[in-house]
Amino acid sequence: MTTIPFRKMNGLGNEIAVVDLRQAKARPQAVVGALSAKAGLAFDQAMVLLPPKAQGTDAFVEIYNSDGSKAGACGNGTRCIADHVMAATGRDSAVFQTAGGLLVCHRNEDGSISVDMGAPRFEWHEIPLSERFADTRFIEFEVGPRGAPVMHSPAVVNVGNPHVVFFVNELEAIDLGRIGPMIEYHPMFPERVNVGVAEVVSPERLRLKVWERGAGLTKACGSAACAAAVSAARRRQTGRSVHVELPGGELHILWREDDDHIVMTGPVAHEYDDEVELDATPAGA
Ligand SMILES: N[C@@H](CCC[C@H](N)C(=O)O)C(=O)O
Repeated sequence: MTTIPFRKMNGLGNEIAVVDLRQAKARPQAVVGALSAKAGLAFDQAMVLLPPKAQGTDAFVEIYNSDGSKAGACGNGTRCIADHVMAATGRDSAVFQTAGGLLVCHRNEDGSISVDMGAPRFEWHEIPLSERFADTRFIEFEVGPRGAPVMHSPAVVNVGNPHVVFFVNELEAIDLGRIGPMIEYHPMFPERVNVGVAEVVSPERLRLKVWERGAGLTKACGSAACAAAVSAARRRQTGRSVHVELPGGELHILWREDDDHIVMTGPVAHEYDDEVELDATPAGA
């Protein structure tokens, strides 16, 4: 039996389990399985820190959804692991490597954490979509009865993970818990998709709710906030600096002009530390 400590955190109510395997030898999948089986623990994503593979980075990170699938990015989870590493090192910055690239994080004077989420990708095959679209600001896709679609012409973008964003006039009118899973598994999205529904409040403010691939309805999703902000700016509905209101709270998203990178800023909360028991054979044994 191996005991693995974990830290339960959240970013705006997006439930995050942080597992630091930089010293402990265990298979990430086995730990995520044990977290899923643990009574009383509900998480949207598990962020697994592994020994760094590149100089100047604090860890190599794998991200798992609650259904066990892997994700390429998790904005709220990245702020949580940044807080975890900064608390241990006493620094006010942290750098992580994922399969998708580097995530550079720093703590601001007000305690919030900013993450450079990298540059968005817009080509249809980069999302990926199963059909070619030249203009991914508005794709031909609708949800609801023919002739009277509930939502249509969404934007799509990859911000380390795939997102579709529908813009609507009235957020409350959309039952995302009902239509989210149909869109997540629609054949248009061969790797499934995170589904955002956004309402533009002003050129500096969006409201957003999210059905997450592999996790369902969540109180917040950092990468979806980035996806919605970039999509709204591309459609000329907002500027490049916006506040995004989610059911769990607010994020600030800046899509920088000079290097095209997206910077997400928001809070984190540390809830408690606990551990899980593994029967599995340690990695490398
Ligand atoms: N909650 C996350 C996004 C998590 C990954 C997503 N469900 C996926 O499968 O791509 C965030 O804050 O970005």
